[in-house]
Amino acid sequence: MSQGSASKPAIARKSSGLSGTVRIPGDKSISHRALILGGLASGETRIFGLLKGEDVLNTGKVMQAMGAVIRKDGGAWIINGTGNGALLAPEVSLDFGNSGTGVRLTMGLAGVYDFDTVFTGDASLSQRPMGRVLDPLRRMGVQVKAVEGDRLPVILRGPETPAPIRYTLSVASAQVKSAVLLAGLNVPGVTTVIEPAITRDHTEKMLAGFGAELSVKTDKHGTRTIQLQGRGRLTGQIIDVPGDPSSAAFPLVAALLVPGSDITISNVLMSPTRTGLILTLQEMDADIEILNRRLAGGEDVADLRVRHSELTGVTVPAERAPSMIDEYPVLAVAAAFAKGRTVMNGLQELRFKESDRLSAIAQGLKLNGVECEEGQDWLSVTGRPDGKGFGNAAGERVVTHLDHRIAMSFLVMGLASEHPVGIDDSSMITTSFPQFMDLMESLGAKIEQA
Ligand SMILES: O=C(O)C1=C[C@@H](OP(=O)(O)O)[C@@H](O)[C@H](O)C1
Ligand SMILES: C=C(OP(=O)(O)O)C(=O)O
Repeated sequence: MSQGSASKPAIARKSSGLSGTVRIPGDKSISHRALILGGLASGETRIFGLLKGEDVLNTGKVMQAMGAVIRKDGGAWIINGTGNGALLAPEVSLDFGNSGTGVRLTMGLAGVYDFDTVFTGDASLSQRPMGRVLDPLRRMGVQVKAVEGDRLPVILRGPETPAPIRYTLSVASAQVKSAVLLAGLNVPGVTTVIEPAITRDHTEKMLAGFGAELSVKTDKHGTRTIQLQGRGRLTGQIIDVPGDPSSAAFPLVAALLVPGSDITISNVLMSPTRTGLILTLQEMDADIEILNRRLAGGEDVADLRVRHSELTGVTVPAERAPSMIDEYPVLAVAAAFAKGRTVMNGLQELRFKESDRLSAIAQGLKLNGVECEEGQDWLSVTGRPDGKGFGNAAGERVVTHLDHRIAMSFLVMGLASEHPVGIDDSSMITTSFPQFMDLMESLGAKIEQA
């Protein structure tokens, strides 16, 4: 999102029985990595099913600015990469818009090169902490110029010979893990990342797929040690991007909440590092049938048949957070319609997303009549299955703070609430799920720009 684009308020109204089959657009995490690794590898990479969200398109532009040649051929994106170690110094500053993944992964990738790179982003991204990536880069010898508190804009310049590091993650973050590994591609010797608890593993899998020399060992406590041999050759690949489970979450929860619904969501990525929401909803008695489990592009995918369900509140353990980190806003909406209380633990990372999601969720729920309590790193929601009194009859709107997941979650809430639920802005939904409005409408959801 550019900072100056106009807001688009939107309203969702009580809907009846959602039905139909929808195909979810490509996974955002895998799409970023496909463009980054394809842009770096020698030879041609063909990507099918790439997400055309703004976050991902910005990553594509950035890779072009560093020498990758990218074109479209029908449904495929074809990339001719620079070859590992051969990125060009960008002549412009790199604008990542709203995307934490894009900026943090590219800081690792390009930051270790012996040239200046300038990283910028929109108002939301400029508030987010970058120290978590800048600290390991500093240890590799990278010079960092950043504003107070390691926020954007940031300028990086790598040393002539960066030093390999052994780095233990202090936050459970796939972005930090990936930044260090991508930096390691241009560092002589072995870069080691130690991950106390597994986060999404797309970078490791895809690096191996592109031919990097990489090993992953997991000990009996679940601690993972990832070792990457630097300065190896990467070779272009064919990549099939599966559907994004974090986007599937919205029609999925909508179908659970709207009485009479029965929908099928096809081609959803089912990596165990991403399915915490499905597991939690099943514990809440959600009727989610997992059909046609298959392998596509080296990942587990499936179709999900989802029917309206009477949900029951649960306690969600802190350890599950990495496997559903982006899904808490919509889980909180599901919890609002469950019988009893739902408690979500281990939510400290929600404060560092496109908005402080923990507080944005609590404020949005309260504005729409839901009883909830926000702790430092937990949220408790007391549900009311019939949605009576939910919504905002006075027309007050949820403040979305440039956060797509807050926007989509509260629109889902409106579909099952007695009164409409409005949001102040829906324009940033295009960062991750440009088809959201059309797809929801095709299922029978009443959502309008207003
Ligand atoms: O690596 C990735 O593709 C992502 C990692 C997660 O962030 P953190 O690494 O900050 O948890 C997630 O929230 C983000 O949407 C995508
Ligand atoms: C947190 C998210 O993305 P990012 O960190 O890439 O901005 C998200 O998509 O919910």
